[in-house]
Amino acid sequence: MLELKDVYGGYGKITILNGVSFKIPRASITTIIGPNGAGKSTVFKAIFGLLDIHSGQVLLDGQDVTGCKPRDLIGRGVSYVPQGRNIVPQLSVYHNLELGGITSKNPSKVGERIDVVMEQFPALKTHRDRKAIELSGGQQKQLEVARALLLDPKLILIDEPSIGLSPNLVQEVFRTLIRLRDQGVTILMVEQNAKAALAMSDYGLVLELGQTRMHNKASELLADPRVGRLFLGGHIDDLAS
Ligand SMILES: Nc1ncnc2c1ncn2[C@@H]1O[C@H](COP(=O)(O)OP(=O)(O)OP(=O)(O)O)[C@@H](O)[C@H]1O
Repeated sequence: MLELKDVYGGYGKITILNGVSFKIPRASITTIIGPNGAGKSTVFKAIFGLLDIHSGQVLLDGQDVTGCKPRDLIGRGVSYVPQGRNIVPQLSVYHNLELGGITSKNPSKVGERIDVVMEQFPALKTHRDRKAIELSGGQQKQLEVARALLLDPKLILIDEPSIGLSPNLVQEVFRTLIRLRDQGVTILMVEQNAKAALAMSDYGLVLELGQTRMHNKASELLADPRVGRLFLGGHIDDLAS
């Protein structure tokens, strides 16, 4: 459903992506791993229309969306959950969800959609009138994911969903993503917590120096000694030694 074809791009004249290519199928979870600064978050920006793409293509369901604006991409069913806390802490859970529907083409239907989404997140339903800041870290992350679901996306780009969460809460967030995948949503995720993320993913993608270095089933990447080296701070090419 999503394909990047030899994408080069960066910030102004600085090139960060040096040939990123991959295809991901519908209703799957793919995790992008790689060292700090490899360009993982930049790949999301390239997909979501937030980067200067110098060459290459981004295809969504076979249609060229290279350089489309975020608003167009939202309209085509793409949701982006950037790194960090993206909720408004002093607003209630319900009002944070309402913000997710702000670009809806059917504003009158946003209330109904909030009800549908809230059914999937019992903790959010329980705390619907509490301020977002009063939720636990895991619940706040669930609120971000729930808000991304407001427009019924087919593709979710989620950057470091486990950051700052305890292992139990990480598993809770991962279970949420698996449930969405099972409902037909396609998920592309960036994670530092690489082993745990690959363990719950269908596919994995290793990015290094702005290039796709490996792309395989997640189980195969987990068993690959080169990936082990990367986790320990080495480089893919070290395997040759
Ligand atoms: N807005 C920006 N302007 C200029 N350079 C940027 C900008 N954002 C990121 N970069 C640079 O792009 C490179 C890749 O950054 P990116 O955030 O994509 O890496 P990453 O693989 O996600 O890293 P991390 O794992 O540390 O989050 C880095 O060298 C970074 O300094």
